[in-house]
Amino acid sequence: MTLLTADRAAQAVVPVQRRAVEPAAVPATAVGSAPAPLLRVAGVSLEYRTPERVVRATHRVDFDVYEADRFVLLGPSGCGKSTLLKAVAGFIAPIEGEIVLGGVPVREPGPDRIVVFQEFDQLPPWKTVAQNVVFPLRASGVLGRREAEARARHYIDKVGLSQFADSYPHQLSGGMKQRVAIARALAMQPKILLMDEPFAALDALTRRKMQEELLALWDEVRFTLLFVTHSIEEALVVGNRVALLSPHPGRVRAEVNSHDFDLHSVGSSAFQEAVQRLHERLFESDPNAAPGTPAAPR
Ligand SMILES: Nc1ncnc2c1ncn2[C@@H]1O[C@H](COP(=O)(O)OP(=O)(O)OP(=O)(O)O)[C@@H](O)[C@H]1O
Repeated sequence: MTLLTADRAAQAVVPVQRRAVEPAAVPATAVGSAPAPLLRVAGVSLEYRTPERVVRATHRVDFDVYEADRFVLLGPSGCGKSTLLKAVAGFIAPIEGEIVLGGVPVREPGPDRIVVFQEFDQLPPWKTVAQNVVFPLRASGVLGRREAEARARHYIDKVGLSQFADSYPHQLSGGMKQRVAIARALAMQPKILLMDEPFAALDALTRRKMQEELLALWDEVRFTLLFVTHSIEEALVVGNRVALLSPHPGRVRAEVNSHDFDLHSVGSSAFQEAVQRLHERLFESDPNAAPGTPAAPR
């Protein structure tokens, strides 16, 4: 990958109001053509209702994800990133707007959307690595036993865990458990892989290695990824497109084209300049914010 120059990095941050006339974020498959988005999130507001109060998590969020995109939702804690991911997964229904995947409105969870979470305990501890990967393939009726085992072996190999196929989760490190979760998700061959801060609980070195491995996997498999993080650096490295969300309730402030960055870019001045710009863009005060809406990280 080539590096963005400082000028290009500067141009990459485009206010969302101008997106219609000046699209900045280039989808992985959209260069030179205009395919239909795989995932369309249009005017989506999400709320939590309890007997005491209503919490609006996101307000009229719009973004499109194209096939083979690595699309990142970036924003401060509490801006509604996880809630958006849950809505795409079908666990929460929008109170306005719609979410459409492959031309079909999302109304409930389905095997075409698999979520990888941050927590290391997402694997049933009584199943081996291989059984963990096979289980959803069998339970959802996607494949018969032999085919499921063969596909599980294939993806366990892809994440470098063939030697550990018969190990149990408690015998694995945090990074290895996340690899199993990724293998299990990819084995389902979902239309879109949803990742909610999957590396946030790992130490810095392991986190970096996992980012590298995820990009290598993407190079090989070309899956479509919707990835949530509050780390600007991680967003620029993992994503080819990044949506910046405002503080609570989340709205899309801008989209950024980040496809020229990877882990080798991290020390470069263009990368650091892009980080600085995103930081300013994320935390500048929002002219559209409701009175009293915080404009700084909590
Ligand atoms: N189950 C719930 N009931 C009520 N409010 C909730 C619930 N889950 C989240 N919220 C609220 O919705 C808003 C968005 O939360 P969400 O977890 O989506 O944010 P986030 O951007 O993912 O934050 P973080 O980066 O800290 O995980 C927050 O104000 C949060 O307090």
